[in-house]
Amino acid sequence: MYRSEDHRTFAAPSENGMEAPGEQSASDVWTRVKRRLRAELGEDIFASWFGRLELDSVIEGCAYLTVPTRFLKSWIESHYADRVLAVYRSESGDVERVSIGVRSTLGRDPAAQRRVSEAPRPAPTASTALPSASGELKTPSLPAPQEARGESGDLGGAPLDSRLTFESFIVGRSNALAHAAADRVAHAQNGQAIYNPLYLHAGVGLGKTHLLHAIGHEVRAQGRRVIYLTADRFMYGFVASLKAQTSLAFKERLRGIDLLIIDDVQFIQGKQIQQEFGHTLNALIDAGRQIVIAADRPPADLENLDERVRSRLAGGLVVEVSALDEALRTSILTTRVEALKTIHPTFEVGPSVIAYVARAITANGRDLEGAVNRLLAHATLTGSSITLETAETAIRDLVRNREPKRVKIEDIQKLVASRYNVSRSDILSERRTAAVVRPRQIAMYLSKVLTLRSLPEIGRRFGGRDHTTVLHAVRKIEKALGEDHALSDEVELLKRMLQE
Ligand SMILES: Nc1ncnc2c1ncn2[C@@H]1O[C@H](COP(=O)(O)OP(=O)(O)OP(=O)(O)O)[C@@H](O)[C@H]1O
Repeated sequence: MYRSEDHRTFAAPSENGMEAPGEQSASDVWTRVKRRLRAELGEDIFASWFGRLELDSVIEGCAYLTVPTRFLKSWIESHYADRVLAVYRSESGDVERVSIGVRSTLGRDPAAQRRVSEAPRPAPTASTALPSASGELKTPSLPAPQEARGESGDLGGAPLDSRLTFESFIVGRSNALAHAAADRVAHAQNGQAIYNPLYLHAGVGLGKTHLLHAIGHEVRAQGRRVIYLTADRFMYGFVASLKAQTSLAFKERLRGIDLLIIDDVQFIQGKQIQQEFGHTLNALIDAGRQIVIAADRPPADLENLDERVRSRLAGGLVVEVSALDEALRTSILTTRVEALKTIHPTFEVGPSVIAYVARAITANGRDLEGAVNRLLAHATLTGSSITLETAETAIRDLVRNREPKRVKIEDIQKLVASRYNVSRSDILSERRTAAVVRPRQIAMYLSKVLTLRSLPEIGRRFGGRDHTTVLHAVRKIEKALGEDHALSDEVELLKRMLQE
């Protein structure tokens, strides 16, 4: 299939460490890169995958690009990383690496984003108070330039966000165990490793990252050495150490630390990197160093990772943070409103509005934060107090966004066509070459599982085919999914893309 597991290597084997070009020329280069990508890949593919890719900055030979969602990031990284880097390098001799991060809505200024980790929580102003539809409010994983010179920079460590502490973490039924485990690890006697590794997993926005940062702050405050890495940074650090041909392996260099925290471990990909990850885990655990890991799924479901690594990850304490219950959502909202009141004394949100928001927004902590920001924006922009009606209007899009998206057959056909480099009319045509048959069957299968359309209706929408043809396609793909992991991953990604 079109997978390229081992292509997370964004660094080119170049020696060029030249300074970044100026703002103007960096954006000129970026315009040319996009133009070439569009010409090479075609309008459909470009629009599907690169339309929302933006240049953030070029620093010390690395082009930092951003996309609005994690999914898009992981898709581009796993399918197009080499292509993007090659095009970039052909347009600019100054760029030797490409890094893709998830965009924050805290502001586009990367310097401002980096400062978030040092500055107290910024008061949401009208411009910062309106998160994106996804509610994404996190800082992207872009390295701070000053880090590149420090010890953690050598290892690619990411800064800790000063807002994410134990004090600001609210404990409730769904996260009590995770909180207790995090607290024990952070306050371990003589820094002795316990529950090694501590593995936290949860769905989006339920506070994993918050707990990881809280542990990091606490342990650092005790004067111990902490490295916080996202999966991206782990991979980047590894690639960089390979590139620099340092005599010491990455794991050896990490040995000097007391606590290693790795976030979003589900994104670790590539055989060599996985192996290094496994070696790193073994080396650190054997040396009695504490490891804390977070992921969006339990260790057994990390299909990308080798069985031995999965079992090592599961060998400490595995704790799930479940969906935030209503009482917890209410506390998070109340606390957040109280915090904002210290900056905006006139900001009043009554208990009935809090209760309404806590019931309406059930998905995750990020959306709760987004909801409070919207209420504040509403209050400050209109100067009126928050009633149930205004609250309903202010958070409408957050509530609506959570309803499952209705997927259209036409969109399925377009996406599948662009993914497999055929045209939509090929999919609808009578052509029976393998290059068209498989994508057509996948598109039919997706139409069956993602829409409520009947088999005859799907047949009609696929160039007037009979319902038995659709049934045959659905069965065939179902069978193939059970046997072919690569296909199953591919189809899963297509599903997520369509539903995003
Ligand atoms: N119990 C909590 N108390 C206070 N804030 C919380 C709590 N749970 C989540 N949040 C807030 O919700 C937002 C999302 O949390 P966080 O980034 O930690 O989620 P996550 O589980 O790492 O999600 P993702 O997998 O998407 O990164 C953050 O602003 C966080 O501070």
